[in-house]
Amino acid sequence: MSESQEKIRIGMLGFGTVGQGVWKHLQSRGEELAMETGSEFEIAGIVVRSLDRKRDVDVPAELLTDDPTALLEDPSVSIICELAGGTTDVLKWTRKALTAGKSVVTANKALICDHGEELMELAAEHGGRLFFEASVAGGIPVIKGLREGLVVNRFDRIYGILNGTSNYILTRMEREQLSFEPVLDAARALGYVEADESLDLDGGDAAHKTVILAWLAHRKWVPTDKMLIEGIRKVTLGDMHFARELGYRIKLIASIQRLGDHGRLALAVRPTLVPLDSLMADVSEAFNAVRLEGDVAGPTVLIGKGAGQDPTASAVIADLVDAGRAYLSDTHPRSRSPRAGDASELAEMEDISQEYYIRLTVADRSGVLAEVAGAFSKCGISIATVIQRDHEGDDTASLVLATHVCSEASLRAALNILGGEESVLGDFLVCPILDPE
Ligand SMILES: NC(=O)C1=CN([C@@H]2O[C@H](COP(=O)(O)OP(=O)(O)OC[C@H]3O[C@@H](n4cnc5c(N)ncnc54)[C@H](O)[C@@H]3O)[C@@H](O)[C@H]2O)C=CC1
Ligand SMILES: N[C@@H](CC=O)C(=O)O
Ligand code: NA
Repeated sequence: MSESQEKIRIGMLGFGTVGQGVWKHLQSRGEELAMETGSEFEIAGIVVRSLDRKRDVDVPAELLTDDPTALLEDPSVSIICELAGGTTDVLKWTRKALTAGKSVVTANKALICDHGEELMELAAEHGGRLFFEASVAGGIPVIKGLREGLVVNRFDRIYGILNGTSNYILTRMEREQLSFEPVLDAARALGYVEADESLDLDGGDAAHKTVILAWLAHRKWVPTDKMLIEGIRKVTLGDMHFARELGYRIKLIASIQRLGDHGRLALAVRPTLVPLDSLMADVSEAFNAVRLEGDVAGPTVLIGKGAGQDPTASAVIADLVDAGRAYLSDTHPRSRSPRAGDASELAEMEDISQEYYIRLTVADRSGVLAEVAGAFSKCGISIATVIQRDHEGDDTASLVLATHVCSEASLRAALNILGGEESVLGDFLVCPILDPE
């Protein structure tokens, strides 16, 4: 690399788990990355909330600032690397950077899900680029895979495990018979959990990622309020045992499928029973997996670490290299026109048909099973398996039903009837059952 070669200057916004990971690997692999990119990276400044906080990595104090404006307005900074999270300040900063013609690299799925359309237009208008590989499935290059390696394909179905925190919690609860809270604490300590942890636990984070994948595969921005979204909070150790008894494991599965003859799109995030002998069942801890069912390539499954400092930094740095190459050569593809065959219609969630697992808590007395079976039969749902387990110490029991294929609409109708029955107590869990691969 010649001494006179122009350096590529990066402004970093946010310096937490991922930001420090990016810094660490940019320092340790600087020379190799310069060879790959065509020039050296130089960090122009790092925006932090607190200038004096003790950090795990050593950074020259003069690089730290609490004012993003100077970096965003510095014409020598060509790439902004946004790793602060949230969508308030960060939206303003990203708009400003793109309007100034800079490229932005971000790991922020909420930002891309909620504002990707506008930000991509801004980038196209002003000549910058927007890169977001780390926003979906952490270190797995799924965005590059969809955009490049699988570009010729159309996808009838994409599904997978997209939230590392949930998968970590479900794995350790089942493997070690632990309760939810201590495992959540461990996930926090490992840097997996969002600043707003309800995003991880209630399915919102996986939903953001699902929307981004749906846009990449179908060029359609699906509002999250048109999705079915449920997180892992209601899954108990009891459900894990029942699932195993039926030959399944419970995973938080995000899915994008085309329904019916018109290929209308349905997006969902739900705790799901996956067959014990499937690849998904073996994806453990903070690993993610995405199965992309392409019509040309056939099914492709990508598995890798979906959360944590290093895997996420790996994806961010891959984007920095792409952004750097684009800056130096100005030949990187900018934006893409919609794919042929795009599904422009969204499906009604009630139209989804599949098998379901339902766990109810019921009064432990005669006739209850007949009442429950009656509600399902009234709604045209046929039951494949029933398990009843009495609870020790009180007059209640768990009643688990696995259905044959039925529509979400008929399932909801049956649950509605059951909701009005005195013998059905408290909360219940409903999980789709995934077909064998
Ligand atoms: N931690 C992970 O495994 C992954 C995180 N991400 C995404 O990466 C982004 C960063 O995540 P983490 O590093 O885990 O979060 P973090 O909470 O560890 O770090 C964010 C840092 O940004 C700083 N920050 C936030 N707002 C700021 C502001 N207005 N001014 C100055 N500093 C500000 C915070 O003080 C914090 O130090 C988020 O969008 C997250 O969703 C994506 C993939 C994986
Ligand atoms: N909180 C997220 C981090 C990566 O996106 C997760 O747990 O997957
Ligand atoms: Na990724």
